[in-house]
Amino acid sequence: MRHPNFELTLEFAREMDEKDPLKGFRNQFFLPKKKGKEALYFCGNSLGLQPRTVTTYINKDLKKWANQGVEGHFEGEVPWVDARKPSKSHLAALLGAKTEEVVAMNSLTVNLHLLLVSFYRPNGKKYKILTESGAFPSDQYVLESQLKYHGYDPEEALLEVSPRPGEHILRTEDILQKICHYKDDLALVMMSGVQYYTGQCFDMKAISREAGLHGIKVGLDLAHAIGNVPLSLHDWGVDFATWCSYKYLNAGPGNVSGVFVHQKHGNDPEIPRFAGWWGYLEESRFEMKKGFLPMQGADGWLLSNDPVLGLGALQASLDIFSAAGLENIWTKSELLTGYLEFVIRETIGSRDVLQIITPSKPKDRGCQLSVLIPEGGKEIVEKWTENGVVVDWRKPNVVRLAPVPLYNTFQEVFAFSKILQASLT
Ligand SMILES: Cc1ncc(COP(=O)(O)O)c(C=O)c1O
Ligand SMILES: Nc1c(O)cccc1C(=O)C[C@H](N)C(=O)O
Repeated sequence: MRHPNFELTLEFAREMDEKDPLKGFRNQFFLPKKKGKEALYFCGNSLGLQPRTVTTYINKDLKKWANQGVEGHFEGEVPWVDARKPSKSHLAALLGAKTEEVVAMNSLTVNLHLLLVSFYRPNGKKYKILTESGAFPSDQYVLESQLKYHGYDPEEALLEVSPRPGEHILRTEDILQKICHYKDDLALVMMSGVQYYTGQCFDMKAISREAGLHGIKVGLDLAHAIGNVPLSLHDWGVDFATWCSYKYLNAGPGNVSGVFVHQKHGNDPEIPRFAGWWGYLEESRFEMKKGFLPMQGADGWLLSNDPVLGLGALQASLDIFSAAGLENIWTKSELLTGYLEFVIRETIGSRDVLQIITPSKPKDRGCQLSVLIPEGGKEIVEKWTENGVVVDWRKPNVVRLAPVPLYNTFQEVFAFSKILQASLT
């Protein structure tokens, strides 16, 4: 699609939907209703919608379980011992990784801890961790507890990069400067890919490069980035990453996370790790021998056997991503989010009521826009909710809206403009 001059009219929104190469994909999802009407669901940043095919994918394994019992582990089109394997190439494409660098497993916070066991290796004076201020609480607790576990005081050992006074987003130059300034103290830089509160997409390439120059490990929490923005983890030299599958990956509440371990580490059996039988060399896993020998690549970090039913739901969604094509998704995302930004700005006009804090440049964001609501302004958002808009509120004062390219439309964004307009009068 050509980048158009946006117009705040229904005709324009209709035309954009008509030209949208992804227009057929909306019907592949269940669309939630509010008060009997299709909701304006702008909350894929928190929980992605359910692909209609999920039950078919899960039912295959439920049937197999019913008919074959334990033999399902080794029989059938995809024996359960291999259940994670079909997702690998899809996840690798989304992450810009090699297939052996990724594996679906566990949940996000658990994976963060496991990866820090391997990659947070304080050494003498180099023991500090740098992160963004206001990181998602689970990440803060992980870093805090890991530091304490190693005998450090988080107050002293956990450094944060903050926005400049009066600003909301981080400047890349400030992140790089801080890494360089503390190069002799830092063991790890641990950041989000896309920040959950502001929607800012960090310059992961520049951060990895700067940290790499000083021998500092880099880890990423990609909860809000995977399936939302293009990623090139391998080429950027990111050491490790983890994500969740229930936001833009539409795999369902609490479903399986995954890890990326860069090839430069994946084949090093000496890297310390908390091991389990599923990470053991699969050819001889069932010989039940003493002495852990890891599989090559990210699979060597597996602990437990694969969550088959959850992986079925994940695969249903990954197949939709493949059919849609990542380039189409990124192109539409930029247009649709740009349209939402335009619609909000046009509707607000010169009124000093709401402020979009997410960066305006497409390269600095995905499809989430975070809108700062002034004190007492929560009523505005309540009016949206009463009128069928699904968004989420994050304390202290931000509402997040995410028009997701796979299932949201330009006409929905236009419909939101009417609700926004009414909420401001
Ligand atoms: C950025 C980020 N990190 C971590 C988490 C925690 O994920 P989980 O509960 O799956 O461990 C979430 C979401 O809940 C998140 O958005
Ligand atoms: N998993 C959630 C839940 O059970 C209740 C409320 C929120 C969540 C979330 O996943 C939140 C999400 N990570 C966020 O960015 O806010």
